[in-house]
Parts: sequence; C-alpha cells; structure tokens
Amino acid sequence: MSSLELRGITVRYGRFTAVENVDLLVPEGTVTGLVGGSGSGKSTLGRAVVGLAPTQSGRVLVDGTEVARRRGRSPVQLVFQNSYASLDPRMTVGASVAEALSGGAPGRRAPARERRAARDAEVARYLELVGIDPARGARTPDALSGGQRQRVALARALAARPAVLIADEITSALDVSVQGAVLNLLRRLQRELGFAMLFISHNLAVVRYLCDQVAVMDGGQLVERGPTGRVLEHPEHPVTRDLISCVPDLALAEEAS
Ligand SMILES: Nc1ncnc2c1ncn2[C@@H]1O[C@H](COP(=O)(O)OP(=O)(O)OP(=O)(O)O)[C@@H](O)[C@H]1O
Repeated sequence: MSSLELRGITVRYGRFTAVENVDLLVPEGTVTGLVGGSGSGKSTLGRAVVGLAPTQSGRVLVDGTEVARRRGRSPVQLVFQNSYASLDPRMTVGASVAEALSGGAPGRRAPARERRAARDAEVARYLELVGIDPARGARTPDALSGGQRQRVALARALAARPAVLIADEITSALDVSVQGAVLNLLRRLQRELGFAMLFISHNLAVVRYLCDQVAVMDGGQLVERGPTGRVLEHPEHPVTRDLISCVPDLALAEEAS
C-alpha cells in the first residue's frame, strides 16, 4: 500500500498561476477524487505530480520519500482522457505494455529467448488483467475501440507497477456503456493492487462511486476536502455546493440529509 503527499505545489504558465500552494494527502491505498470547474487547475495539478507541468515550487512525496530524489523509474503513472496520447500509434499495443514493464526475473544474463518469453508472458498477464485478449497485443492502437485503448493505456500504466496512479478524466471520452466497465475495472484493480489514486473527474456521481476522499479546486486552490460522504452530502464551500447543484441526484441527496 502506498501514499501520495503534495506539499505547497505551485504551477505557473508564464505569469499565470494555474495551481497555488496546494497541499494534499492521498492516504495509503485510497482514492482521492479531484473535482472542480473547468480551468480550476485539476489537470495541471495531476501533471505536476508526474513532472509534466512547470512547477514553480513544492514537493511530491510517495510513501514519505520525495519523488525527485528517487532513483530509477517513477513510482507515479498518469493515464489521460485521450488514450491516443498514452500510446505510441506506431507500436503494437503489446510492445507499448512491454516497454513499460518494470523488469524482474529472469535477469540480464538469461538467454534472449528466455527473456523474450518471460516478457511476452508478463505482457499477456497485464492485458488479461484489464480484460483484453492477449492476441490483440499484436495490433496497433488504431485497430482498437476507444474503450479497449483506454484499457491498454491502463495496462501500460500498471505494468510499471506504480505506487500511485493519476487518472485524469479517463472515462470521459468513452460511451456511457463502456464507462461503467472501465470504472468497475479500475476500482477492482485499485483494491487488488493497493496503489493510491488521484482520480480527476468532473463527474460527481462517478467520484461518489469510486473515491474515499474528495478534494475541490477553484481558481488553482484547494477550497474543500474531506471524506466523500461528508463533502457530497454536507458541502461547506459555495463552490462545492454549486458543483453538487448541477447533478440532480446528488442535490436531492443533500436536501434529504
Ligand atoms: N500549457 C498551458 N499554457 C498556459 N495555460 C495553461 C496551460 N495548460 C493549462 N493552462 C491554464 O491553466 C488553467 C488550469 O487548467 P487545467 O487544464 O489544469 O484545468 P482543469 O481544472 O483541468 O480544467 P478542465 O476540467 O476543463 O480540464 C486554465 O486557465 C488553463 O487555461
């Protein structure tokens, strides 16, 4: 089980401050939903965690150790809304997953044939884990549906054995019928593998389903955070109330409580 801690993260695009002094803890093996209006800074914060945003100041810690000081592969993986952005269009999806594998037996000294067989078995294992027939590993991303591509993007992220997964609107480009399947899969894998997850979404119903805690952003700042039930049923900040009032079922739940 792993945890993610952000301390004083500030991100600027030129003179514009997109994220300001954000502190956030995603406790061991739990899921925090990051919500907020369009342009509030959610994606920028997610990208800052993996070093893809121009972070001005702040620290990212995984299991109490600063990520920038760790050696080797990053313990944090990011999956985007656009699965095309996560996968190289020229590579087979099997090769994309293989590239992300975090290594392991057999060692460098093993014969090439043995190493290749072990790698292929690992790739098949990750594709199966996300419900993709390993035979599809020989295809390129354009030969898959959006839902299948997003599953492969997830397999690729998990193949790196992340301690932390940042999921940025990963189902919003999918049909509603496929969204449910991908969310169920994500919830099952998160529980089984025990990684901490920052789940960025504008869909509060999905956040209620998946997240232990919710953090609300507005204008680059965190304005409210707490256990999901408390935040969604008894919101304290006007921004949170506004977000909830846009979702009829959640608004009714709040009125009833
Ligand atoms: N590369 C960039 N250069 C300049 N400004 C940017 C860049 N990326 C984002 N911004 C600005 O930073 C602010 C936060 O954007 P961000 O994408 O993080 O918001 P968001 O909460 O994820 O929004 P959405 O829900 O619409 O995706 C916005 O005002 C946006 O225009």
